[in-house]
Amino acid sequence: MKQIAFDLGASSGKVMLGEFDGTCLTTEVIHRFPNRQICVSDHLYWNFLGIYQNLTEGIRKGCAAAGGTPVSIGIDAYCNDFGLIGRNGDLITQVRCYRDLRMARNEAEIYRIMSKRELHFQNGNQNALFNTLIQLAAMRLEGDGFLLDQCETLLHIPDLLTYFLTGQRHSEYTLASVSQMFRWETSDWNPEILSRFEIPAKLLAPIIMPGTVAGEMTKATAEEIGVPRMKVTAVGGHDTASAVAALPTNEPHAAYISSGTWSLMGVEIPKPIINEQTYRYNIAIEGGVGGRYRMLKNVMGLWLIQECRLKYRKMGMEYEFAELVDLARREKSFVSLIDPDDEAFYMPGDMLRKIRDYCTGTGQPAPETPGQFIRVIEDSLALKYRWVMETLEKILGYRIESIYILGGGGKDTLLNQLTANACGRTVYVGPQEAALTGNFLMQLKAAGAIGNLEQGREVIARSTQIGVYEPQEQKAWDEAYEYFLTLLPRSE
Ligand SMILES: C[C@H](O)[C@H](O)[C@@H](O)C(=O)CO
Repeated sequence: MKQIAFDLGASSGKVMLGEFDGTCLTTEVIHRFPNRQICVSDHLYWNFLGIYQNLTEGIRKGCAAAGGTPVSIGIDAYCNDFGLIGRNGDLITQVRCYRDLRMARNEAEIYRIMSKRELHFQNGNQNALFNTLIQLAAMRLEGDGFLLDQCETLLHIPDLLTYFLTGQRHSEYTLASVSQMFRWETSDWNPEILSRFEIPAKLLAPIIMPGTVAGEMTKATAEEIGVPRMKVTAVGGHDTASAVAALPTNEPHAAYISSGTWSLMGVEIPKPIINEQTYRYNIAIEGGVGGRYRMLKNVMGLWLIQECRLKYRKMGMEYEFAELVDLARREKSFVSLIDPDDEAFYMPGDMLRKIRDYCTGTGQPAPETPGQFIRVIEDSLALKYRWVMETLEKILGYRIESIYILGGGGKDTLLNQLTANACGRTVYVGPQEAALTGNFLMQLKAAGAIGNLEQGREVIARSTQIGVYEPQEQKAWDEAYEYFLTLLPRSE
């Protein structure tokens, strides 16, 4: 059985062809392309039509490589960002990037409509300016509310791509669940939030569950792409949900780090936990596939390195990601540390200066060479993972026994080892195409090839080579952690 999976990350997109033989899943990347936010006069956008073009190119290549019609295609991407469909069914707005400044400009006013505390207790989502709700609130406050009143449907990126292929409008559940407009009790949109923020309920499409068929490619679209018509399956549309689905274990006390532009560190839980501690530490509760819930924390992740790389490129110095990691490997640990989640690092632009300023501002030596910058970032990310792990343990009341690194970030073998060292836990690494792998699982579920998520994870464990990293140098890491804690905001 062959299927196509499309995954869009904030720095790249990929299309994979997967084949399930009843025991193992084999996969092949057949198309990849770069992605990045585009800044125009202080506004940040995605090139959505370019993304669609790459999706169709990937489908074309996938069909050619499959040598027949694939059973289905599944689409996942980062969450929060959306387009609005107008009365004639076309895309009326540009798709803005969640790092756009319009939310920060209106922050105080937005949280006067509903406080962060009340918002968290409404659905347990993290308080973050990038949430869909906050983007919509900022639109209204800046005079673009007429778009919300006049447009017909809001669709998150994977739902929008599905709509372009099939003409069907749905809101996939895992994406809806992190929009800050959801309600667990009814598994539907949250009327209290919608009414307080003046978001017309008609704008939000009916929710569809992962593992079900979203629609069939329209005849016209199939002809335009030049492929046979095929089904589009709703998968974990939120890439993190798809990545977590691909855990190669059914171990109950394991944590995961979905590692890419962001590092999403968390655990799977059987029902939502929303309390004073989740509010205080801004821990998110998000919908997962297979009836699970994802309790996790966003850590700034490899964005810090991507941005350093970009700055070096602008300075005329080209480094591959792996080259930077190799340079960092040769540097001493703990010369300087940063809180990776300091707000200074959130926006695009001159990451080298921001890290230098942070270090001098906290009385530490400023890094100078590429290796030194990356070492500061990697030591600090590993220590932040430990802080997240300990915070989760405090809330859950049990010990996290092991950590699974999912996604492309697992290629960073230095960070894998540092994570084991900082956290004092065995770290397992793989699959590196986790979102795509989880995407396939939900397609297999929809096709009846697997019965449930547990079975799917057994397939992944059989089909994937998993790296193992054991903790080392515990005493030095414990000492570094003591200092690292002094850099965190008091609430942490
Ligand atoms: C804002 C991030 O995109 C989001 O929190 C994260 O879950 C994600 O989608 C990573 O790709």
